Amino acid sequence: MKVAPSILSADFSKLGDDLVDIVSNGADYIHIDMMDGNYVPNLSFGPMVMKSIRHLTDKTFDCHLMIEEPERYIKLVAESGADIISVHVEATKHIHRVIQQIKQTGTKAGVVINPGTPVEVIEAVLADVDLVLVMTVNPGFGGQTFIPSSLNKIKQLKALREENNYNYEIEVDGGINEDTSKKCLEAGADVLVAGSYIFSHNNRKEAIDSLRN
Ligand SMILES: O=C(CO)[C@H](O)[C@H](O)COP(=O)(O)O
Ligand SMILES: [Fe+2]
Repeated sequence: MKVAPSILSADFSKLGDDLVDIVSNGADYIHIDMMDGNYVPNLSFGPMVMKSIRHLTDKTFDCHLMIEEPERYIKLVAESGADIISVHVEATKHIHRVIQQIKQTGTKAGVVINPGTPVEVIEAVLADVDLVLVMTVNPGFGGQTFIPSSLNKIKQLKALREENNYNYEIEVDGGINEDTSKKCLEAGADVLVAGSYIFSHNNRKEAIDSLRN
């Protein structure tokens, strides 16, 4: 399994230092949350910020777009250094087209579902994606509490992957800590996103390792 620290919880006044720190302490992916203040009731940062830290590491930049009509920004996000671009199924009328668009940029494509969205909504695109991100909180903010009903969706996605020989990784995002990470791993998650849990620990290596174990 992989750990993807979310830099949403980093100290933005020293973002580069925090990035280098989590890389040296065992991060597999770097999770980058872009929020537009429209799809979610919060604003974070955009492609320019990601581009400015791209040279600091060659780790996978796992970009989570919380943006209405993400099709408007795929090219820019890809050109700014993303390795994986994930879009919310709820944020576009044309999920299949957006996934095609992401792949055309040479970037891996992910689809995201909110806690209130069932797996069935994305079944038709599961063959086309490299990653499925199951939100385990409602998107928009770090530091929220894990929603347990997400665990069944992880199991369902794992079973569908086995039945159909699909290739996606199953990623979980929101409220991940030492306790909830275990439940997600047992259910079948491959990638754990964690923001506040990792960045609030003085010993980041210990925090990342505790999610792995
Ligand atoms: O997508 C997100 C918020 O919408 C973040 O990736 C997520 O919330 C991480 O924060 P935490 O681990 O503190 O819950
Ligand atoms: Fe995220």
